[in-house]
Amino acid sequence: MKFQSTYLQGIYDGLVERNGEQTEFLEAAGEVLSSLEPVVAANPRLEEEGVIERLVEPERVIMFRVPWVDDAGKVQVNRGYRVQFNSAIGPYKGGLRLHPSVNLSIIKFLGFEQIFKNSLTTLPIGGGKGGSDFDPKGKSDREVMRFCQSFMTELQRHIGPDTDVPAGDIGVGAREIGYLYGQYKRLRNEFTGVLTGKGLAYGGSLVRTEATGYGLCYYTQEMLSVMKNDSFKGKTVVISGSGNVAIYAAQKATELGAKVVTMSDSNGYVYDPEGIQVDVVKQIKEVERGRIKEYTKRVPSAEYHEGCSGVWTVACDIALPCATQNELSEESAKTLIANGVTAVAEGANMPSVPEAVEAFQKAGVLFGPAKAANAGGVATSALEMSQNSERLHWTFEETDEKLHGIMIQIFHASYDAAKKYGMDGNLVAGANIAGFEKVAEAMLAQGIAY
Ligand SMILES: NC(=O)C1=CN([C@@H]2O[C@H](COP(=O)(O)OP(=O)(O)OC[C@H]3O[C@@H](n4cnc5c(N)ncnc54)[C@H](O)[C@@H]3O)[C@@H](O)[C@H]2O)C=CC1
Ligand SMILES: O=C(O)CCC(=O)C(=O)O
Repeated sequence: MKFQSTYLQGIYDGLVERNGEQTEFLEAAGEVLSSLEPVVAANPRLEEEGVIERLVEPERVIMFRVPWVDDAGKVQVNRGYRVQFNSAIGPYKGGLRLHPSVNLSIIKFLGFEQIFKNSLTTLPIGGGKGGSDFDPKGKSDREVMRFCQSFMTELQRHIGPDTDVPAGDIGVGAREIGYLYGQYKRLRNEFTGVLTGKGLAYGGSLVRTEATGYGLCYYTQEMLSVMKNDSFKGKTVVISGSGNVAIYAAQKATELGAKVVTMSDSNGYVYDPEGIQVDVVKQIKEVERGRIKEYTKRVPSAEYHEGCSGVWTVACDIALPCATQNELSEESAKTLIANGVTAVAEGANMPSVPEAVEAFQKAGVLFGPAKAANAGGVATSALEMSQNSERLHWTFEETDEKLHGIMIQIFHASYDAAKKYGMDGNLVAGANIAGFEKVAEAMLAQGIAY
């Protein structure tokens, strides 16, 4: 990657030299560094105080063995991770991912993105992420419980309500958060807001389940309104994924007047020209933990296609990638553009490869990057932390209204930052800069502490 600034070039080359195999982390870091070119040029103190070199190196990386016993009585061993990336503006905050693909590169990219996303929320939370290569798919509830208990037995010594507050991500939902919380409480003998995404019966917040998907639609709605004087009304939307983010994005987009015609999982996708029935997907995914293919057995208007990248061949006005990183290739972006897409907003973390982002921007497609568009989940987690601290519980309406306000504010902060640095309409650069500015200010104020 080439930079105009020799300072940034040196940092990026150093990252490649030290972390050459961490392709996802380098992809995320490269994008942020290139957005920061004009900021670094305008603020020599950033170089004098080594802010960027400190920003790209995690404050702490924790890796640990997770032994557990399966239902057949056999000992299994997984690898656990927690990357505490940056605590300049608050306790480390970010989800835990359980998926066989999890490795240090993926956790570092996610933790790095989380720094800027969390800053954009305007709430006092630093950046972190964790997880394991454990695959919950096909495991019994008891196996998942034993894994979670073992994982937390080690993790508990590194986290705390004022230190590091994990939550869910791929493969970690209400069931896993419950098991993790139970084990933390047993080991530490304290009832605190150490995790978010908790059940409503034991300190969870209303709206947290819906927050990432709803927030994505609130952000997209503001982007459409400000930049195109348009809305979701009457639009055809394609969504990838059928997990937490995808389900509630589909629900809110439908509520706002759009027709969602696809959802997918890692095997394939369903196309329903009548509009996806979200309750059917919820039953299949949240209750039965089944495959999306099941949908066609219950809804006759739908077709199933093998291969998840096929969702991007379906003609649409708006595309919301909500499954996983690098799921939207350059070729898929070109197909979406040829089919008339006018807006793309990322529900998943880094779902579009850099060449796809470039293709959308060149074609004049509105593009809302993940760290802004999907920040509603972590924002509502921070609202859960506030409720836990004050030992209060807010209503659905009150929490949803706060989430809505935060997403509108995130759009405007990104839009304005891009404008300030002469990159009008570039919401990728805008989000990176707006997220960075607060973190950099806090790092400068606190000296070379980290
Ligand atoms: N849950 C949350 O609050 C937040 C999640 N995210 C991001 O949203 C994305 C989805 O997360 P969740 O919905 O929470 O997870 P989930 O576990 O509820 O669902 C994941 C979905 O992605 C699909 N998927 C996973 N790997 C895939 C692959 N290789 N190819 C195609 N599909 C695949 C799964 O089949 C499932 O539909 C992730 O990128 C996550 O980091 C971002 C912000 C917050
Ligand atoms: O709610 C949280 O703390 C985690 C959210 C998350 O992992 C994300 O924003 O990617």
